[in-house]
Amino acid sequence: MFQQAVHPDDLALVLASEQQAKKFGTHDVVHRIVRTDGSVRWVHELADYNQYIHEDILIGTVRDITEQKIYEQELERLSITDELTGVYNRRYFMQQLEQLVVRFTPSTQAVVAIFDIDYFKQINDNYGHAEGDAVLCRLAQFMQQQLRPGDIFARTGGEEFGLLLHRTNAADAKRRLNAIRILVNELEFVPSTGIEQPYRVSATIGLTNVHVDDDKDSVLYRADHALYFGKNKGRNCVIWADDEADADVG
Ligand SMILES: Nc1nc2c(ncn2[C@@H]2O[C@H](COP(=O)(O)OP(=O)(O)OP(=O)(O)O)[C@@H](O)[C@H]2O)c(=O)[nH]1
Repeated sequence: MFQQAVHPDDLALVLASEQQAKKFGTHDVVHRIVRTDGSVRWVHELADYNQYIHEDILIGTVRDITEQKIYEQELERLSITDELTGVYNRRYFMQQLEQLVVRFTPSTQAVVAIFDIDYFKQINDNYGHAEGDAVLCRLAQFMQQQLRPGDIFARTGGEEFGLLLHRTNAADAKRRLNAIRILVNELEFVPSTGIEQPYRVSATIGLTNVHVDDDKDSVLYRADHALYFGKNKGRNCVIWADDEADADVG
């Protein structure tokens, strides 16, 4: 494969494979190429070094695997997406949380929050399950729009969502989440039946910062505990959990 055609982000990978092949014989690499018309394709290069006159050259095949790659990427996307709302699912959230706690250092700042819609059962009971689904979708999209690049937002349960806020401290996260809570509470929902009056929803949010000695269960335990505290306090609030006190109200 001519190096000029290799996608710039994959060039190091291709060159490393060629170096390996000089030692071990086989050049076996999957990477992108950029065609002269600017389109990007995925290829699988499989080749061996052979002596040709006084030079070692690679002889083998270059197979276009773009369709297979698109299919794989779609499968990967589906495996980390919540089917109903289109935001990330619990599986992805837990993967990201695991990475966060494993790589956490004293200089890292991160906050984990659980956002839970209040009295959601009543929406299903009053207006039907389809209406409940519509509320989940709208709220998920709304929450997604409120986040900063790098924040992770996922549906982690029925009417529960998880947030990972990177590079943020407790005070900042609490301020931001409280502002979001107020915005959520201002949204107006018009029942799909068209008969009943518009209604509003509220949410309770429990949050905690991540500590060096945390694992994902300990972080979730604190956030969950703060959420529980908020539900007991009357809901529609942001509760910060810390090590010393059970919780403090925001
Ligand atoms: N429409 C819809 N409802 C769901 C879905 N997943 C879970 N639920 C419903 O969400 C409701 C959750 O009820 P509860 O756990 O009592 O929570 P809640 O009514 O929000 O009460 P609090 O959390 O205590 O404020 C249950 O009625 C579930 O059936 C879903 O995907 N779609």
